[in-house]
Formats: sequence, C-alpha cells, structure tokens
Amino acid sequence: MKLNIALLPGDGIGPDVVEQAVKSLQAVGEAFGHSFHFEEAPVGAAAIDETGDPLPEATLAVCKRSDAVLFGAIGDPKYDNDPKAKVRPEQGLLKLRKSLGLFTNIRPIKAFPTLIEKSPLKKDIISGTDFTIYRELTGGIYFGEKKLSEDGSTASDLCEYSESEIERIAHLAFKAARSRRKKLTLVDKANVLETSRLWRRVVGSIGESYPDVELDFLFVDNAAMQIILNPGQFDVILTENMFGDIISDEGSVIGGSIGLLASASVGSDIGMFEPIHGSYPQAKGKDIANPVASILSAAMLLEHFNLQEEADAVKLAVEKSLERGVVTPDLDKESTYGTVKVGDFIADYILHNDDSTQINRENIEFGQSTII
Ligand SMILES: NC(=O)C1=CN([C@@H]2O[C@H](COP(=O)(O)OP(=O)(O)OC[C@H]3O[C@@H](n4cnc5c(N)ncnc54)[C@H](O)[C@@H]3O)[C@@H](O)[C@H]2O)C=CC1
Ligand SMILES: CC(C)CC(=O)C(=O)O
Repeated sequence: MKLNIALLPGDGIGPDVVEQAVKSLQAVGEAFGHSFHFEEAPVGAAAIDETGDPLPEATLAVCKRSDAVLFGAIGDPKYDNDPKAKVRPEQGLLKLRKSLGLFTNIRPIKAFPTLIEKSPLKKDIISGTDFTIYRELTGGIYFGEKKLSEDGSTASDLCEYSESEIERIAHLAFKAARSRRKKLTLVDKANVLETSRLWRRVVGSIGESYPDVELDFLFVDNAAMQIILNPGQFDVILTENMFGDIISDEGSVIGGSIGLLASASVGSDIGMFEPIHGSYPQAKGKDIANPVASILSAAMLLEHFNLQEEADAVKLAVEKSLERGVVTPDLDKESTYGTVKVGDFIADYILHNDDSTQINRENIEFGQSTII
C-alpha cells in the first residue's frame, strides 16, 4: 500500500516523539513492503514563530492532500502564561480538527499486565481494565463563542451542541460497543446542563436501534470517581468534548503514564493520529519523553487502513520494549533509556522479529483499538 502521511510534529516534545513514530512506520514499510511518503509542516507555536498563524494555509493544504495526519503536540509556556495573547498555538489544533471534519476522537485505555505495578492505583482495581473513550471533538465549549467584557472583568464561553453533532458520534460509539463487550456509558452533567439533557435524549433514542448494547448514563463528577475506583465496569464511554479531554487524562493514570495513550481522530476521509498528551515543554529536546503514545497512534493509523497485521507488529514491539524494561523515566526513574533508544528498540523489533508476520493476536496485550 502507498500512503501519503502529513507530519505535524508541533511544539515541545511533539518533534521528539513523532520522530520515533516515523521510525516505526518506516520499519513497517520495509518489513511489509509498503511505501509511506511523509510531508512535514509546521503547526502551533512553531508555526506562529514562522508565519504568525498557528495553522498556516500551506499546512492545511499538506493535510488535505494527505491520506492521514500524524500529529505530535502543540503548546508553549509563553502563550500559556500570557492571558492577553491574541493568537495561541491551541487555536491551530482546534481549527485543524474542524477543517478536517474530525468530530470523533477515540482514546483506548488499558492496564497492561507488564506495567501493572507502575500505576499508582492498586493492582486488583485496575487489572483487566480495557475501555475506550469516544470524545466529541469539534463542538461544545471549545468551539462556542468566547467573550471578554471591555473592562476585562467578565468572561464567557458558550457550550452548544446540535442533535446532528450528537447523532453522528453516537452511531460510531454504539457500533464500537457492539463490536466489543456491548456496553455504552454516556458521561454528562444532565442534572445541570441543557446540552447534557440534549445528549441524553438523542443518545437514548439512537440506543433503541442498538438493542443489543446496554446503555447507561453517568454524571461526569461520578464518572471521574468511578474511573479510578472501578475502571473495569466500562466498555465504551461516549462524552462531549471537554469532559472527554479531562477524563481521558485521568484514565491515563491506570496505564501508568500519559506517555502511553494514543488516539485516533476520525470523521471524514482524512484521519489524524495523535497522542493524548500535550507538548510537555519541560522535557523538550531532553530525550526523556515517552514516545509510545505517538508510536501507538501510528499503529492506530495502520488499523485505520485495515493494516491489522502491521499494527499488531508495532504493538508487539511496544510490548517487548515494556517487558524488557526498555522504557523512558516516566515508567522507571532508574531507566537509562531515552526517547530515541526506546524508538530505536521498537523500530528494530518490528524489522527483525522473525515471527512478526505470524503474530498470534490473542497474545497481544494492546488488542485492537476498535476503530470503526
Ligand atoms: N493535544 C495537544 O497538543 C495538547 C496540548 N496541550 C498543551 O501542552 C502544553 C503543556 O500542557 P500540560 O498541561 O503540562 O500537559 P502535558 O500533557 O504536556 O504534560 C502534563 C504532564 O504529563 C506528563 N507527560 C506528558 N507527555 C508525556 C510523555 N510523552 N512522556 C512522559 N511524560 C509525559 C509530564 O509529567 C507532564 O508534566 C500546554 O501549552 C497545553 O496547552 C495540552 C494538552 C493537549
Ligand atoms: C486544543 C487542545 C490543546 C485541547 C486538548 O487538550 C486536547 O484536545 O487534547
């Protein structure tokens, strides 16, 4: 298969981790006879520095002529600490998601047996955890009108959802639940928010077309507690934009590090594959960032094109790195491995493991990421 992949490394550790994901994809190309062509473009603070725009037209054009986008992270303290900044790196990512029609962000959360002792949570609580968050990505409060009064003393952000925005992601989430353990939990704040009550009505009504899927509802405050109290109860979680952003960072504690959590943003012809973490500016260029989230995002990219065997080869290589202790310091403070060495190990394993083409999927801890 030939794929044109737009590379948007972005800011902070984005370039560090995307470089490792590219190595893994190149190894897959070589091992399985695919041709991946990469075209890089600036986004975020890097793009503001170059052009004044966090998503230059030329970058959007690169994405639009690609088959898929591999995204790193955006964000820089010089904007985070300036409440008056008119242009921000984050606007680039939001605009990109909207422009590409990426209304669903899929975030798998698992407890990996090899890392079970790394989580701050108790082993018996987290073992067997395997759920996926379907986060709405192009609506809600991140996209509503923002206002600041002239004297700067009052501010507001509008949270708005339409039936059709809820329907399209709800169908994807129900289909995912149908292919998994057949349970869907809608996380909202319907006791307070009108938008949440709309979500309940629309999702409840769509649920009638999926009678084989058990649907339940949970307020987001309770969900935040349940995710670390009893994560095994969840199969697919469906939620709006901001709640999904927050509870998935919380879910990353289960796996042991946010540096492990990958995601796929889908909705139109071009998918975007991105770690859930941010630009972790303190670690930029220090060779300490965990590249696994970016590498597993590349595996989700492969699954998106039905290259399951290839995605499995990447996941197996990641598992081997974890098993053998080839991990970054977020997972082992004593580790002598950095971002590059972990990336090298994984790419090398993809290339040289003799049985990589006959992987027994049953033995792969990461399983399938349920991209529908
Ligand atoms: N999708 C994106 O591009 C996102 C961008 N951001 C931006 O990132 C910047 C930093 O935001 P923070 O709130 O500090 O979130 P962050 O996710 O960048 O970092 C939070 C903490 O998570 C850990 N961490 C994150 N990625 C890691 C990795 N690959 N390996 C090891 N540890 C890792 C570190 O302990 C770090 O202090 C901000 O400018 C923010 O706006 C934040 C979230 C998402
Ligand atoms: C615009 C982003 C910085 C919001 C975010 O935290 C995310 O979507 O991961």
